[in-house]
Amino acid sequence: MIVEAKPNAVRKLVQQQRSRGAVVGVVPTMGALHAGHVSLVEAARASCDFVVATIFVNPTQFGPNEDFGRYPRTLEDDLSRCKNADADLVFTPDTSDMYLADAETTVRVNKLTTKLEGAMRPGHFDGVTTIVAKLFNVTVPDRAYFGQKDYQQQLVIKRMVRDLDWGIEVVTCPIIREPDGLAMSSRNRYLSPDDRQRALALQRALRFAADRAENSGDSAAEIQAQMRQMISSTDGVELDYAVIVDSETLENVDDRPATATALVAAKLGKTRLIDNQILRFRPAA
Ligand SMILES: Nc1ncnc2c1ncn2[C@@H]1O[C@H](COP(=O)(O)OP(=O)(O)OP(=O)(O)O)[C@@H](O)[C@H]1O
Ligand SMILES: CC(C)(CO)[C@@H](O)C(=O)[O-]
Ligand code: BAL
Repeated sequence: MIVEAKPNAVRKLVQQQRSRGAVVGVVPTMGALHAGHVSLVEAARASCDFVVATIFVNPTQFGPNEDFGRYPRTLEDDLSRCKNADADLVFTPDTSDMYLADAETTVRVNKLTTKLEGAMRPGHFDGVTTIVAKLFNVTVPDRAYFGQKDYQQQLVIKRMVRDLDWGIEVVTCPIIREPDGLAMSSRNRYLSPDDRQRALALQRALRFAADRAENSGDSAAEIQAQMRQMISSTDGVELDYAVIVDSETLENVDDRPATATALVAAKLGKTRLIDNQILRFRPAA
């Protein structure tokens, strides 16, 4: 496995592979890797000839009061996970290589980014789309792998790729969970033991929503209200949002659509977690 920090060197290495006909897959991450990230590298390994993982804690997607400074940085451990998952190349750029001091270009997806995470974290998606665009331009992939855990992010990236005619196949991989159901996240390590238990409220609310959609006649609005109640009534959990929305547009849905997505976000102390679940509504009898 090659580890390389310089964009031009990565570009050359990938170019060599492409000229031999290799299908190139990229897995963008911010490091602090866990089994969720590893599942993305494994998915890339299963369907690409040359697998590139990127590790970069991107400053422009963090708000001024967010956790950029304390975001976990565990490069040694990350590299050994990438090696075990059989990545071919890990790109670990420095901030100065990704952002020139006088850079003035931003890539923005306008509408999809105004809701949910975009509303809670102003400017966040501009940072994500700009860095992902740059990572795509350096690694020139045929396929790019993202997790369903960041549901809105994968939609936004698919829209960017489509709108900019990139021709990259964006693959969304399932959410990997801890044995008790908590979605794996680099930020879980911030949780105190009490908050770690309380965090299960998110997953409980999503499971409840999936069950009600499938097995009751409740409307999406009713289920959404119940989800909100379940999360906000948990001590120590501050609800940011709990919604049931169209899986592609993130707009509100009808009474009982065929399918929809439930998305939740909440803070436990200073730690903010997100999770989601695709819902299938039982057809009316
Ligand atoms: N539990 C998971 N299952 C599947 N994919 C995941 C999981 N967690 C993260 N990913 C995916 O890994 C990629 C990199 O995410 P990132 O490095 O931000 O990790 P994270 O654990 O989501 O961290 P954070 O705590 O910052 O949200 C993203 O595409 C993300 O959706
Ligand atoms: C896609 C990404 C690597 C861009 O910094 C980040 O948002 C993430 O880890 O999900
Ligand atoms: N997992 C998305 C990266 C972020 O929260 O900034």
